[in-house]
Amino acid sequence: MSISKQDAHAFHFLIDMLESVEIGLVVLDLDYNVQLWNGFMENHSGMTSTAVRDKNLFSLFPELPQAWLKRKIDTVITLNTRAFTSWELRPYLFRFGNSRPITGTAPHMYQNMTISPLARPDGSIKQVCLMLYDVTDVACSRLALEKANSQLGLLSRTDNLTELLNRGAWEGSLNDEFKRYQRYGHSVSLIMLDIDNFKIINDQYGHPVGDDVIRHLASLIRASLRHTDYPGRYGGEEFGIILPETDIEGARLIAERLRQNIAHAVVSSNELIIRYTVSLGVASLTKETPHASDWLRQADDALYAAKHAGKNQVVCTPPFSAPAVQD
Ligand SMILES: Nc1nc2c(ncn2[C@@H]2O[C@H](COP(=O)(O)OP(=O)(O)OP(=O)(O)O)[C@@H](O)[C@H]2O)c(=O)[nH]1
Repeated sequence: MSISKQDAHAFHFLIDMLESVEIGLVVLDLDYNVQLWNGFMENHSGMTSTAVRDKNLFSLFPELPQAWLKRKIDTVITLNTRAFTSWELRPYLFRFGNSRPITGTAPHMYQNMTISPLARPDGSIKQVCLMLYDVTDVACSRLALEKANSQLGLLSRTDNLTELLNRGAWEGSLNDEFKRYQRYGHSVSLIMLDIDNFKIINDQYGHPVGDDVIRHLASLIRASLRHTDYPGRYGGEEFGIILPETDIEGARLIAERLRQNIAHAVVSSNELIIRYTVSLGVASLTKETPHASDWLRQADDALYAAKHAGKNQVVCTPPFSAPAVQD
């Protein structure tokens, strides 16, 4: 069979394109030996096509996911159909460096891959072609978007001043815990606390110092709790703490310990040393509480009872008759 000059030209173009196309092309035989390795693969792997020709792909790249890739290739051959894998499932097949100028900070090239069966004129499949697409730009923008969305989600749930849950997010947790109690009946308690005479602190020292006191209280609350508890800033100088798996006695102990820690703490702000106290109301959830808002009201009522009784103290509902703790 003779090849015309025209055919020879077309063939030359094809080879040229194969070498310069921005897609990785690898042809493997049925024993996974490399039959073709284009310019893209040479550039990114640092291995020339002569060096890899007829060599087993898995000997050349022992880090490849051998069992997975063999299974994929074998399915392509058996079913005579294409297979596709996305960077979202497997970020890359070959660990190539990232050469993109804009997304140059990505640790590696993200790749999509298609495996195609290569049929002979008689229809038999004796080779497959792996086509690797560099999708680093797409992957990086998607990952950046997901990160920004999750940061936005977090921000929308966080109180600016204290970095605790904001009121909306905290009330969401309160409703969730209420529903959990209705379903499983495990003990759960709520503490509402409020800084005593905070208006005086603000008026005497100014708003920024008041803010420092609020921040101080938030970090003290955070440090005193288990990470399964939910502290939140309910309003100005009022905070709420949901304590899952905690009965009224446990909650009273936690509230009392918090009260004492706060009463003994000092805040240094603007070259001032400030002491402050808090009043706390504690309410444990009972079967008689019809709604999460009633639970909140009970804790709030207890808080105001503590304020009424002289501040810097804990009041529980239902009342818990433990001996008063001395400072
Ligand atoms: N610095 C600062 N002050 C706040 C903030 N939110 C609310 N406040 C102030 O907190 C004060 C609350 O005053 P009151 O409700 O009278 O309460 P209180 O002075 O603590 O009195 P008791 O609760 O009865 O002990 C007001 O002066 C508010 O302006 C805030 O984010 N930062």
